[in-house]
Amino acid sequence: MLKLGLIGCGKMGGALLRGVEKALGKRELTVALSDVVPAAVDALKKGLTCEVTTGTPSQVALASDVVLLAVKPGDMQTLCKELAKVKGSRLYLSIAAGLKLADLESWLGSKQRVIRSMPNTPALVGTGAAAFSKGTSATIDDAVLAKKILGAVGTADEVSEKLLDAVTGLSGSGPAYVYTVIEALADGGVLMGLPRATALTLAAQTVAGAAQMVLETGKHPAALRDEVTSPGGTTIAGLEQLEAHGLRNSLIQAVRKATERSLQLGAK
Ligand SMILES: NC(=O)C1=CN([C@@H]2O[C@H](COP(=O)(O)OP(=O)(O)OC[C@H]3O[C@@H](n4cnc5c(N)ncnc54)[C@H](OP(=O)(O)O)[C@@H]3O)[C@@H](O)[C@H]2O)C=CC1
Ligand SMILES: O=C(O)[C@@H]1CCC=N1
Repeated sequence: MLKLGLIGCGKMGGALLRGVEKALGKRELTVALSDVVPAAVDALKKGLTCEVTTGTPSQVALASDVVLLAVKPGDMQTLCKELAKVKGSRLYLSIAAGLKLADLESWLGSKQRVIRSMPNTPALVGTGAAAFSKGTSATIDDAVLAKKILGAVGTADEVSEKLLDAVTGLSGSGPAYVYTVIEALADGGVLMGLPRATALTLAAQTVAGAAQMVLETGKHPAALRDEVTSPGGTTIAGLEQLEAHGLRNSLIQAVRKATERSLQLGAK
């Protein structure tokens, strides 16, 4: 039985917790929730079927073996200093962008077991992509537990902490880039006469299918692209436009900027 606490019942904490419940089953976990916004706790509680308690952050910590710290980066220091007063030991799993293990540990108390992670919102539907790093007091068992929680809703790789800002810029923020691509593809379909609903389904399924091809075939994306691109055909005409308008470089720069922003969020 996993006793899981969540402090910060917002978009990412909520998506992760609902995804974990769906994957592990309601008999495998109990949940303790806390948020400064009572409506956020109520809304999340309504969507869960496992045993749920609610309370202050300290009460949640006392009730939990693992506490997901899911408040915004700017709210984390105050929260951690409050949690530092809570007796006993537990695993704190931060999902905050940018915040370094050294800072989390200094706020929570140096002996606390802390793991820094970066999930993404598709965790809600079991297709998340996450990475995590152990703090100085976290054990191998803690890493196994973090992998069990994050891995229940997608991929979860242990990486060196210095890579987590790039993970944030790529997969943490990435769903937003891809939603923009899906919306724009659908707009293109509508421009060319497709009904909106049809265009959106075709766009989303095309992105999901192409992603699945990369993951399942193991082929390089360029090789898969060549398979679609007939000489003198339609695809090369579309690709010419993407290159002319810099789609590839736009995405590279988006990951770079988001990574830099993550580093900035963690800078003192
Ligand atoms: N959204 C995403 O896709 C991802 C987000 N993250 C990280 O997850 C964290 C949360 O992001 P997100 O879910 O988008 O943010 P949200 O604002 O949706 O959720 C955070 C919630 O925590 C509440 N809160 C603030 N302070 C406290 C406190 N002391 N105790 C309890 N609750 C508190 C907030 O209330 P109020 O609104 O009043 O501040 C809010 O309801 C961030 O650190 C972010 O970097 C990581 C990966 C992806
Ligand atoms: O935009 C943000 O800062 C958060 C972190 C990664 C995704 N959303």
